[in-house]
Amino acid sequence: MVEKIQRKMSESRSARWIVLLMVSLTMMCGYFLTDVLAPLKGLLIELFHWDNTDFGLFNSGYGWFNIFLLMLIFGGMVLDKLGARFTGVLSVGVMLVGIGIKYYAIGFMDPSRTVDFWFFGAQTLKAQVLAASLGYALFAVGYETIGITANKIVVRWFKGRELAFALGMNVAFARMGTFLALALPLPIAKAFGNSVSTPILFGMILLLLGFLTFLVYIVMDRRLDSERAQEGLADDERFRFRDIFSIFRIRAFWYIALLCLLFYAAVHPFVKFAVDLVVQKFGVAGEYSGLIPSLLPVGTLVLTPLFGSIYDRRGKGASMMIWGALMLVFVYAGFAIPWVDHWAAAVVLVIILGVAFSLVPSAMWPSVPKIIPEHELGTAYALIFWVQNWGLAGVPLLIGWALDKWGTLPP
Ligand SMILES: C[C@H](N)C(=O)N[C@@H](CCCCN)C(=O)O
Repeated sequence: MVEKIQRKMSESRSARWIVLLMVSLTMMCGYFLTDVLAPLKGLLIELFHWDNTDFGLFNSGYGWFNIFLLMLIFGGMVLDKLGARFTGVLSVGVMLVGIGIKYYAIGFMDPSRTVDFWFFGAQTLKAQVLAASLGYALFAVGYETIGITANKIVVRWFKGRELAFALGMNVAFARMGTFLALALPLPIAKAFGNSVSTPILFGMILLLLGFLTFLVYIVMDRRLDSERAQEGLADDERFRFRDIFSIFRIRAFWYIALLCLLFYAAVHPFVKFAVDLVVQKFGVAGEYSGLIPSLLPVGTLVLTPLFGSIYDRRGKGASMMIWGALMLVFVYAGFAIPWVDHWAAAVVLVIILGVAFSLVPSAMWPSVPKIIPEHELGTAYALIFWVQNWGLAGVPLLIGWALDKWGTLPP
């Protein structure tokens, strides 16, 4: 097999699947770290006296730099200008620094210390919450950028072949990261005497391993480049800043961006508050509360590549996205109706949510290279992620506020 990889990168099936595996593992570690604190909310409340607003503020930190400093869009441009290898290494570096700050805040800062500052009026915040949120904000820049980098890498290696299936597999790795983030942190924290910071440290070590797998990709991608150069196939179209305006002019691009905003704003924040929901509304006991939400990523692990491969063979991406969006409306209606409160209803709703959460991404991500040329793809994915990040940042803040105002948890 190694011989085959060495002979012809561009035509080797094993080479492109190894690339997919290596890059997806790096990205998976980022996904683990993104949600690592979600199951530890109870401990944060118990040990550090965080309230729902603190938790919501921390989660909204995810979008601060990506949205307001436009870091995500710059990330896409760097990707198109300087390439996936450089951008990937940079992303992992940024994630490590960000998560290091968060680790310090949670592990070493005095939870009772507060800071006063001015932001649209005088504000007082817990210093620990603020530092953890800033670390998370920085981490999110690297994490989002590795997401678009992975997409561009998969398109480069799989275009004209089983692209939607490969992107579906890549998303499946992301979901595996989310699943591990829901399942592992609480047992790890408990095994280390209720230490909230140990799961974060565990994630950092995982990310270092993810960096090593990215290095394997770099070696293979360099070889593909030199092979293409020898064959006179080097990419000669270069990204220019004004290309961003040609992306803006594509109407289908805006439809995808809008769906991405609304769909992900409904699903991703759910993961962060889902444990709370099944405890509060569906009366599931504390230690089992992580199980029902963890069905979501598990189902999508199988379904996203499956739907991707259907899309490769049959097309009909737009219909898949519409069906996914309709299912989402049904699921949230179920979550909202007060008398739907049996744990079995929660299981069924989460399973339907899993189908929706597979249908939409499996069609959405491979649809982008159909409307955008490859040398603008990093920027296009970045713009879609940027629009989406408004929802990812705003909705948790809204949920935290609503829970503190009308929820049943003690503040
Ligand atoms: C959260 C992130 N902006 C995002 O939208 N992620 C997608 C795509 C994952 C694949 C990235 N190569 C997701 O479905 O979670």
